[in-house]
Amino acid sequence: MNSPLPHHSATRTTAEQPDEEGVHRQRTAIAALGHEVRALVDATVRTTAAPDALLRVAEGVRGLAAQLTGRRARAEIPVVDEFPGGARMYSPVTGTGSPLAPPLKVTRLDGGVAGTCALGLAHEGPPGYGHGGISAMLLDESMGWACATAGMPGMTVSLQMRYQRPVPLEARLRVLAHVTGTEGRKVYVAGSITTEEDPSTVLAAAEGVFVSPDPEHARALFPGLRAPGGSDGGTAVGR
Ligand SMILES: CCCCCCCCCC(=O)SCCNC(=O)CCNC(=O)[C@H](O)C(C)(C)COP(=O)(O)OP(=O)(O)OC[C@H]1O[C@@H](n2cnc3c(N)ncnc32)[C@H](O)[C@@H]1OP(=O)(O)O
Repeated sequence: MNSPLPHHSATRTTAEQPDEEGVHRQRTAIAALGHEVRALVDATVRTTAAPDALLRVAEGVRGLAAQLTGRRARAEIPVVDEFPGGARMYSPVTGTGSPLAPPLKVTRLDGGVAGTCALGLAHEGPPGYGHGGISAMLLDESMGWACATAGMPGMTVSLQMRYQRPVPLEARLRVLAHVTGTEGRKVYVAGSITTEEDPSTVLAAAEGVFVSPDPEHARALFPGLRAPGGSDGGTAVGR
């Protein structure tokens, strides 16, 4: 589990829901595979191996991918996930099962959230520093968590980034986000990235507006979403 943040239950599409122990075992295995694949991604972008070795590995990886049977449909919510506001095993930001995620570990703070992670060479923009899009991704996600923590899970409608210093790779980072105000379904959020070593120097900062979709809009956007209790009559989003 990546975060102790509150979550909504009974939001899954899959007819057969594994029991708690089954979900735990599945999550543990997903995270173990995610960890190894992230190590493979890192090795892939770091290697200086010769073409023959690269081609041999490519063939081996093709063979491994063929062992990953079963296919989740595009809008299907994985049985191991709690959406919105909970675990997202394959999130490209927080998902311990995602090869793309740093992954960011989010914890609740008084009045917001804090995330920690380190970026690797796979997240590089300028040599030795993080890509600006990756910084925006870390902030966007953390700010989304801040909304969910405040009881208003929402989607980003506006994200204003300020890049003040380059974000070093391979340094422990701290991402802070907090809600600054609400207006109807709109949530105003601010966030920042620093290193853990120097929390007083802001490297990147963001201001964002998030909107909690109304229930009808949420049902259209997320057909996999079900109301607690399993009825189709409503949704937990934005409530
Ligand atoms: C549900 C939780 C899901 C969380 C998943 C994790 C998310 C992580 C963060 C993301 O990556 S989100 C992905 C990127 N964002 C999107 O794809 C959102 C695309 N936008 C939409 O689909 C719609 O805008 C949305 C469903 C969010 C809202 O549509 P609505 O039709 O419900 O909103 P509407 O247009 O009525 O606007 C609601 C209010 O927001 C205001 N608004 C809309 N766009 C705005 C904007 N760009 N800036 C400022 N305010 C804005 C709008 O003026 C209005 O204000 P008022 O109530 O005061 O009139």
